Amino acid sequence: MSATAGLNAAMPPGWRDRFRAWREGLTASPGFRRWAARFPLTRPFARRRARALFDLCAGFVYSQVLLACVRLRLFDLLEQGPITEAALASRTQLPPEALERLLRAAAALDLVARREDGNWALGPLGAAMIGNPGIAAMVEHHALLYGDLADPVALLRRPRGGNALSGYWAYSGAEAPQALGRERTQDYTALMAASQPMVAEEVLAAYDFRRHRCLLDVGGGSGAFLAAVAAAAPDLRLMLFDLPAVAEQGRERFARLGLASRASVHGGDFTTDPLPEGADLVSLVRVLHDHDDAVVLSLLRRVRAVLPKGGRLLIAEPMSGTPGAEPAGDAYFGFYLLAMGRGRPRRPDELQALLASAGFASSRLLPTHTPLLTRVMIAEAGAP
Ligand SMILES: C[S@@+](CC[C@H](N)C(=O)[O-])C[C@H]1O[C@@H](n2cnc3c(N)ncnc32)[C@H](O)[C@@H]1O
Repeated sequence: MSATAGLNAAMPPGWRDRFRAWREGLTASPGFRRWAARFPLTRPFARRRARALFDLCAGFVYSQVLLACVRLRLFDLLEQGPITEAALASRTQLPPEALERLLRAAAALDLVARREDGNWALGPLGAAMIGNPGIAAMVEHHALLYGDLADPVALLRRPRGGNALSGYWAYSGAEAPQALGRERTQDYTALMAASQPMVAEEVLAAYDFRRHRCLLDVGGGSGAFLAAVAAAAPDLRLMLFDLPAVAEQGRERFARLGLASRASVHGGDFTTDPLPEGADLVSLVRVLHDHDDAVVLSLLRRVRAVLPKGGRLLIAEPMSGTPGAEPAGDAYFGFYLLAMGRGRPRRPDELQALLASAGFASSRLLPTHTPLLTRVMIAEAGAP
């Protein structure tokens, strides 16, 4: 916690706003900024603020440097071990000067690192992408969002939908999502399956699924989450519900993994079709934030209706207002879902209010290792 954040927390509520107004008033004054940048005690704060503002202005360039690295498979090349610049130039087919420029940019962003012998190696952030194809897949599909955000004011002004990202997430705004063919659902389903291991790892560390008999994963994609839970809870029966074209891919995954005898697969539209009964735990993983409140409330009511007494609902998704990850919720997901055309990131208390309206008896957050990636909430169905 920074010194000013600590001071903020210790103040009575009315004073907090007055203090902030006084502080931002000072910061807005060019004379004060010049003084603060020179005065030894305020210099570190002034520098940090200047850097934060610069990063905000330049963030889109950093993202495109990362995209270039991903498209050129730079991290895969460096994973084999340190490599000379000449070898990298031949593997990436970039002119040497352009490669040098990219490598220097990527090094400044901690994605790669130049070793003392002059060879290039993975940097700390590039190394974190290894073995995690979901991140590279996310970076690639951001090209659509990048296009949609080119004129952010126009995006805010025009009616929702009709963007590149809404076309990618074909169910968003579709009149009859259950009629979508595989050609419209397979790209997002592959992206979700590629990024699911990071989410499943967080959820499995937060909750013990072995206490349940049967898990129904609603909006469960091609079953990647259920497959991960199946490995951790060998006696658990599995039920998958998703749009027919997506659920079909789940059926194929379960057959491939030898899980067919433990799993049943149900294709349908969760806004209109009944959910299958029989599970004592239902999960909604990265589902609710894709939908507006009315759809979420009706879906939660349907889930509540199929749960027995003592049954539970597990919600896993990134949430708004996550301490230490505030920009991920309201800035990233807020604008991502705006471009997608439906949904919004919700604070835990907003989800809890919807759960209470849907008839759930109680709900609570479980701690996760990386709340930026996902938070986990458990709701108790209570008596039917
Ligand atoms: C963001 S994806 C999450 C997939 C999976 N739970 C995961 O975390 O990897 C949302 C899922 O909800 C499904 N979905 C969206 N609208 C639906 C609807 N009306 N009925 C059934 N499934 C739906 C999509 O097909 C997709 O698989």
